[in-house]
Amino acid sequence: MEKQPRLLASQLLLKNSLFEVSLNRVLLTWKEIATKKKRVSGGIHHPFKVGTSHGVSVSEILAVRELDVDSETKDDGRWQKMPQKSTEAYPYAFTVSYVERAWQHRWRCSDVTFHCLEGALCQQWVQTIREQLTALTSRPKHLLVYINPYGGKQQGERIYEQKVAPLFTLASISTHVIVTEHANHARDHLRTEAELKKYDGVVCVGGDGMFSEMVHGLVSRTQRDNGVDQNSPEEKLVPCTLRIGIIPAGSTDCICYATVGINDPVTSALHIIVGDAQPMDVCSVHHNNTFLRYSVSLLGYGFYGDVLADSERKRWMGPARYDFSGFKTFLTHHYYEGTVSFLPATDILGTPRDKTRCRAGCFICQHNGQLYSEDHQPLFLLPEYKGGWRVIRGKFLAINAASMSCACPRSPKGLSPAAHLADGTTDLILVRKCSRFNFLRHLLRHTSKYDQFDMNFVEVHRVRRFRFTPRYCQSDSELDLRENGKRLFSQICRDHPACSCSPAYSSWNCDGEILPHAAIEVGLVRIKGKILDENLLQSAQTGVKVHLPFGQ
Ligand SMILES: Nc1ncnc2c1ncn2[C@@H]1O[C@H](COP(=O)(O)OP(=O)(O)OP(=O)(O)O)[C@@H](O)[C@H]1O
Ligand SMILES: CCCCCCCCCCCCC/C=C/[C@@H](O)[C@H](CO)NC(=O)CCCCC
Ligand SMILES: [Ca+2]
Repeated sequence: MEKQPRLLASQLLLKNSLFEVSLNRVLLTWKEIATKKKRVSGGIHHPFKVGTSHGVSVSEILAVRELDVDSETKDDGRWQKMPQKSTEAYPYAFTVSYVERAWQHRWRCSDVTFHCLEGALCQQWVQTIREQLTALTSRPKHLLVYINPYGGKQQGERIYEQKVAPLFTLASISTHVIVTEHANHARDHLRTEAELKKYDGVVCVGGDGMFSEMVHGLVSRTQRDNGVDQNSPEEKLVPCTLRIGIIPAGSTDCICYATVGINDPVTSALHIIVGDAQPMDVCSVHHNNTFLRYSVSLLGYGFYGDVLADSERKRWMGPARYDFSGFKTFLTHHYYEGTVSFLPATDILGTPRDKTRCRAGCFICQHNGQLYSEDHQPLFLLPEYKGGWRVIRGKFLAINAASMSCACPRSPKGLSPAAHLADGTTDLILVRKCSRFNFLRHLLRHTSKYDQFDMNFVEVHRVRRFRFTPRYCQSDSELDLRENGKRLFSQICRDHPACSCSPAYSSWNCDGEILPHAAIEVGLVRIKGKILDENLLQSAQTGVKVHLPFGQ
């Protein structure tokens, strides 16, 4: 690496010991200088360097502030004993707050306080570090924060006030906070009212459903402002300029977990402060050329649709509703008949069975993203393109499309562990009708090291697009699902007297929201132009970026 010129270097006191402290444009380092004297020729004593050297990247310094040493020695009017060197010879001090990496992808805020001999030197350090921080243009200064007070264990407001707001204040980030009053409040506010020009990013305090609201609000607003029709599945979207930060306060928090590696509010707040960014794939879901919703994590029919539909009636149980409904749905063991057509992504690197995992700066995402860019019109969109689509008919316990791994605390490796965050594909997982025992084995493998796809009733395809048509789909304008479902339920039971009374339709679980149609067409959203992020060409299918890269 190119050697950076030093901006400052001084001998400063840290916890009673002298340190050689040095700053360049990239790093702040400090290394202890021994107070013990070493005899060298001529009988002169020189200090010598001992101990390990510490370093923090300038990009991970959160704040620097001058310390009032006098007040530090007092506590409630009582004088505390201070290290002699500090009070007498080193009366000036400054504190640097920085990111410290802890266990399992957790980040914490740490402080180090250096004492100086002179006030001018202390100010010079503070000012120089501040200048370095100001030069970091990717950091947000003004954020618009939405808190869902009813997500997860209903702790959103407390989590924000106690764990996140103090960090934003420390990093001199100003915030406008909105506590939502009803579902879709954040979506509608973003879509119509919010003065987005005033902010460098939006923050969502809640779970996947809340994140989904924010994506819908921001994407719709951007398309409307640019005259783009969301109803057309072929239409390229205009990318959103604002990033979305997620402070996890939901029940599954899979989007946070799969992007950061952990669902921890402090870690997420620190990623937001340092301005990290991660693009992510977005699928658009249409029914008969009418736009329904976007999905960034799971689109699940059958098992995950039924779990969600059942659990929505038990919101009062909090996150435990998913365990209850999961168990109940497992026992009911319903399968659904239909046709899945899909377009495999053949022109890409990587497969859903890879052992590698998507991380920040993922090579596969960068490579595959370029294939999807403006200059390369994908073959399958050309009018003369005929082949490619595959069709599978059958009875399915679950049809899942995972655009990212969908890792979460319930399943730390996720539904599709090798899925990529921003490669322009989604992993389509088909679980055919099998015995309860086998389905349980498949489910349990999501929580162990064993491969959940290595079972003869499970198949997985990395796709660009797919379509699902339930067997008993009546007309193009498909009738109301529930009504249809009830009528057909009895019809199927008459046709198959020995069956376990599977209803004709399940529901689609779209990032935790129920879709109103069973027949859907899904495609990875493409965006106009390319997103350039400093020197790195980010894969740019989506136009949505979160503040949460994974894997450091
Ligand atoms: N003030 C509010 N009152 C009622 N519902 C709200 C409010 N604000 C947001 N919502 C809705 O609450 C739903 C669930 O929120 P959220 O995703 O934050 O938590 P969760 O469902 O517990 O977590 P997860 O989605 O991670 O499983 C979302 O669909 C959102 O639209
Ligand atoms: C009987 C033994 C069961 C063991 C099963 C373990 C398998 C867990 C896999 C978890 C996959 C989560 C996918 C994420 C979906 C989210 O978009 C959605 C909204 O937050 N959450 C759910 O639908 C909540 C889904 C909860 C499912 C249980
Ligand atoms: Ca993907």
